Amino acid sequence: MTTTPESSGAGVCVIIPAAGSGTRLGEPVPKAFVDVCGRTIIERCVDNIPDSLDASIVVVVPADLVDRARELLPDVTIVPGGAHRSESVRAGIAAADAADILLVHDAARPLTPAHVFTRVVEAVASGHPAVVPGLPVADTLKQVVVSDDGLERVERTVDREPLRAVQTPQGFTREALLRAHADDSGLATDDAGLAERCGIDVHVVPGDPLAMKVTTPWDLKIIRDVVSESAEAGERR
Ligand SMILES: Nc1ccn([C@@H]2O[C@H](COP(=O)(O)OP(=O)(O)OP(=O)(O)O)[C@@H](O)[C@H]2O)c(=O)n1
Ligand SMILES: C[C@](O)(CO)[C@H](O)COP(=O)(O)O
Repeated sequence: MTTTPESSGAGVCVIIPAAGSGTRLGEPVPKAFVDVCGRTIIERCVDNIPDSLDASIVVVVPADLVDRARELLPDVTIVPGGAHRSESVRAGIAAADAADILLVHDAARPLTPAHVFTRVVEAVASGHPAVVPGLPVADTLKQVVVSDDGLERVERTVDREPLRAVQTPQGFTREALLRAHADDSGLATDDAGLAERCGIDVHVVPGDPLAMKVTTPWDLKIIRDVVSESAEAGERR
């Protein structure tokens, strides 16, 4: 774990869904167990949770990798996940302690800087029930439909100004995350999406490019380059 001067004062538990298979990455092992310059993605992800949060940590992994994960991460709680991300998060919630603030963080964002964690925790601790890190969108966005000839046809250009690409960790009061996941069949691409459906206000704090998600081989190359360049410069990532 890394050290920062900030501390929220509230009990924090970080739940890390890491039970995906990494189909789009196409590596021979599930994504969280892929090596990045000598350490697995899940080890790097746990290492980058700031010590100052004094957080308990629950990592959710594929059922057949529970023993391997316990070898890699002897100090954290490891539980088996489900078929969808939201189900894995619910397995993590069931194993979490009684912390006041719950963060849900993708294993697939292993280089997330400490300041993103502390921003999210501070915003929840200051009274917001659900907080996500997000970045403005850089590309021009087009809404498309598939036309008769099989090509995508642009219907309109979407105003990108109010849009945010959201990252993790996503932070919640305990009550808000339990409410968001109260429906055992609820599925969404992120936890804030489930909270929104319950009418819970979700706020956005600035994210960071280093919190990028490893989804494709290109993302893995970028992460490996960042880690090896940081090592050459004597920085820790
Ligand atoms: N059943 C699942 C699916 C996903 N995840 C986790 O949710 C995060 C975000 O998912 P994603 O990046 O899409 O990972 P995968 O589902 O593994 O990727 P893919 O869709 O390419 O298979 C990852 O840390 C992943 O391990 C999970 O815990 N359980
Ligand atoms: C939770 C998330 O990382 C926020 O950007 C993202 O929604 C995960 O999506 P995926 O389709 O499961 O990769």
